[in-house]
Amino acid sequence: MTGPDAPAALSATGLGFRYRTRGGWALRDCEFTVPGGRITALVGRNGAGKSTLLHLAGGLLRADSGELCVLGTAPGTSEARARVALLAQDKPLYPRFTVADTLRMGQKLNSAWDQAAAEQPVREGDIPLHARVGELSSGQRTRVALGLALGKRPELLLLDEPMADLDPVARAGIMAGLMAEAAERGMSIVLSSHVLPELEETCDWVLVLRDGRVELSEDAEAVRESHAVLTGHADQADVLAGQHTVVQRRTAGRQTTALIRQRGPLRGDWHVERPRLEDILIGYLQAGDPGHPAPAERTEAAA
Ligand SMILES: Nc1ncnc2c1ncn2[C@@H]1O[C@H](COP(=O)(O)OP(=O)(O)OP(=O)(O)O)[C@@H](O)[C@H]1O
Repeated sequence: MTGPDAPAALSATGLGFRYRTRGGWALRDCEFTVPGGRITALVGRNGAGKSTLLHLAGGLLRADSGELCVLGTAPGTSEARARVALLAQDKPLYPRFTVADTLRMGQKLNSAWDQAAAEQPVREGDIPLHARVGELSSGQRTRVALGLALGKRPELLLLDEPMADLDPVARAGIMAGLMAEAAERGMSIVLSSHVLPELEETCDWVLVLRDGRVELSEDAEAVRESHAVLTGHADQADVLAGQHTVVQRRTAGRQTTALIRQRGPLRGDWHVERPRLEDILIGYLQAGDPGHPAPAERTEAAA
């Protein structure tokens, strides 16, 4: 189901998770809603909690606090497993199986199996169905794992850095296929990736994690429209924080450059540029980094 009444693809309230083997929280106090039918960029620095969130959504882990819903239901239930597919970073596949065996296994495990959808990424990669999985390259295995995920005809597809081992032509082809599938069937996609330029063109929702907390969960266009890069005399920079959210600020000599989330009319003599989504996301990722200190006057972490 798509449209305003469609359940959220993902929604979290007070969501927290910690791995038993270590003390700290991998996710903490996460509150967000990702509407259905969106292609979401899940972004964050290494260790921010992206894989953990996707594993929780895929039902491989259970929340320690709060709640996470996928398509309006609890992750890991039989209903959720039928409607949600997760392509994990490590792509667990049986190396001794052939590609055909692997897809047959998918068919046995899923009542609503679509063999043509499963074979599509495999055929597009010219991978013989009789090839053994253990003899495939890493990028070819990604195609098989993607085939397994798509054969389920999922309503929500969770992709954990799926493109990392694909060549640029394959990446572009697979992304185009996924976007067509999403547009045609209203499938929701949550895609974690560090390749920000690719996300710019494909995603219409952004979910940014930092240190296990949600920094931003918002429509990509709204994020683009509400942010600005200002360049001007450093004297006038101090007042910015009182008027707007300063995501990042750098001063070199007498000149200040600031990425802000604009909260109203802009006062002062500033050169204003509308940044690309990629630059805004980099600003959020760098804020708080020792090499790119967050401005002392930054008043809010997120909208
Ligand atoms: N199996 C595990 N056991 C213990 N701690 C873990 C485990 N997996 C992840 N963590 C920890 O949980 C935190 C979040 O890790 P996670 O893998 O979710 O981050 P990520 O955003 O996906 O990172 P990356 O971009 O490097 O893939 C990190 O501090 C990490 O060290």
